[in-house]
Amino acid sequence: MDDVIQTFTKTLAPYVSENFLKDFTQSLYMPRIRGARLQRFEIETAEKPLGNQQIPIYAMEKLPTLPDELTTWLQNQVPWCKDGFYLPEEVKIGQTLVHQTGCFYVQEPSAMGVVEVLQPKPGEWILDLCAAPGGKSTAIGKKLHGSGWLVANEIHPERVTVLAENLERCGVQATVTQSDPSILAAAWPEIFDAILVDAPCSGEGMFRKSAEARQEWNPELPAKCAERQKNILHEAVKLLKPGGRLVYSTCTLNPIENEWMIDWLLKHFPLRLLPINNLPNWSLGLDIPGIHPDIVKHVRRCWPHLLAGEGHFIALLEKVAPSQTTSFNHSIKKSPQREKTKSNPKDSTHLWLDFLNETWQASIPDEWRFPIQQGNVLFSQSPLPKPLVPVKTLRPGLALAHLREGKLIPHQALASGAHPSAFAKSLDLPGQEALAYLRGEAMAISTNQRGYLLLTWLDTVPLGFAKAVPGRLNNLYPKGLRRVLNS
Ligand SMILES: C[S@@+](CC[C@H](N)C(=O)[O-])C[C@H]1O[C@@H](n2cnc3c(N)ncnc32)[C@H](O)[C@@H]1O
Repeated sequence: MDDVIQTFTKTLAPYVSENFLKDFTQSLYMPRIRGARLQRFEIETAEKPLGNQQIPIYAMEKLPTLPDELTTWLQNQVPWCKDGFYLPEEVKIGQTLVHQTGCFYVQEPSAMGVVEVLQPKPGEWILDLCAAPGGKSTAIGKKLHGSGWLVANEIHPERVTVLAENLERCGVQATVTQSDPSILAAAWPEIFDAILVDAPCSGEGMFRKSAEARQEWNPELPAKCAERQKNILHEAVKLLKPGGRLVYSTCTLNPIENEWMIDWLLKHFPLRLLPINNLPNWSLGLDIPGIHPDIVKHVRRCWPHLLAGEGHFIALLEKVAPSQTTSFNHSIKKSPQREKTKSNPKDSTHLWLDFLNETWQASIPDEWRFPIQQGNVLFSQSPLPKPLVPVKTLRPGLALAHLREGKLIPHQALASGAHPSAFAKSLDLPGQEALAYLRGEAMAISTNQRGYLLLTWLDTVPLGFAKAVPGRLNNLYPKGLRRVLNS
C-alpha cells in the first residue's frame, strides 16, 4: 500500500502545498467513510399541489415520510445530500430488511453529491451512461418521482444485471441498456435533457476504501483512463439536447482525468461550464498552469482530509450551440408513441389487463396498456422514440409480469416499482412475518381476500406478491432473491 500511495501522492506535489500533501497522505491511512441514502422515504413530505387526490401509480411518485422505527439508522446527515447519512463502520446494513426492500442504498457520501449537482426534475429524460451498480441511477429515479424517464446504461454484461436488480429493488422504473455509448448516440441523438457520465477512472479517491483500487493503480493508468473518458464524453455530447446538462464525475484525484478533461471538453464541444453551488465545503479545482481560472472556480473536489467523504471530482456543463440536426423535442409531444408490438400475442395483453382489473385500483397508465413482451416477461413501454439503430436492452421499461404456461404471474419489479396504495388487495405484515416472507417461507395466514395480494411492511414498504388461497398465502417472492436477513 505504501508504495502505491507514495508514488501517487508525489504526482500531486506540483499543484498543492507540502502541508496539504502531508495531511492528504495521512488521511489515506484513516478508516474509510461509509454512508447510506434514503430511497423509499422522504425526510419531510414534499408539498403536493392541492386538489391532486389521484391514487399514485409509481412508488417514487409519492413517498411517505420516514417512520420513527427507522430513524435509528440515520444519525448524521451528509451536509450536501438531504437523503444521505453517515454509517458507523460496525453497522452492517446489507443483510437487513430495510436494505432488501430498497428503503436504503448503501453509498459512499461524496458519491451522493453527483445527483445533487445533476438535479433531475420530474418530466425530464435522463441518461446515466456508466450506471452500474446503480448508486446514482437509483437516486435519479427517486428525484424523477415517477415522471419523465431514465435510461441506465452499463457496458459490462455482469454489472448490467446488478444494475437492473438494484433499480428494481429500489422501486425505480427505467430502460436498462447494455451498450457502447457510440451505439446509444446513433440510436437516440440529442434526446436527453440531462446526462450523467460517472466515468470509469483510475480510482485514486477510493484508495482507502478499496484494496483493489490500490492494486490496480499504476502511474500510466490516469492517461489510459483519460482516453476512454474522452471517447465516452464525445458520445455523451451527441446524445444531449441543446440546452441540456452534462455532469461529469470521477472518483479520482489526478488533474488529467479531471481539470484537463473539462479543459478538453470546453475546447472541443459546444459546452459551457456552470457553477456548482450546492456542495457545501467542497474544494475548488486544482489551480494548474494552463487551466482557465473559471474551470478552477466552477468544478468541485472532495479531498478526504478536508471533508467526511472519499476523493471525488464533479463538473456541471451545459450544451449551448444550436444543433446542426433536428433535435427531438419530447416536451411537445403530449403522449408518446406507443408501440403495438408484434411480438406481443393478443392473449398475453388480455391476461395482463385481466390481472389489472382484478388487483389494481388506480388509473391504468397508457404505457401499461400495450406491454412489450421480451422473452416471457411483459414490460411497460418507455416514452423514448424508436431507436435509429438496434440497442441491446435488458429492460425496456418496468417489468410487469411473467408468462408461464399460459398463466400470468406478477413480476417482483411491479410490486417494488408501483405505488402500494394502487393495489386493490394488500396485506401488511409485522417485521418477523416480513422476514419469513423474504426467506421464502410458506405462510399460514388466513385472510378473506383471494388471489394476488401485495404484501407490505410498515404499511408503506412493498415486500412482494403472494397468492391467497383458503388457509394460507402462497409465497411468490422470487427464489433468486430469497435471503435470511438479520433484522
Ligand atoms: C464509476 S463506475 C459507475 C458507478 C455508478 N455510476 C454508480 O453510481 O453506481 C463506472 C462504470 O462505467 C462502466 N464502463 C466502463 N467502460 C465503459 C464505457 N466505455 N462506456 C460506458 N460505461 C463504461 C464500468 O463498467 C463501471 O460500471
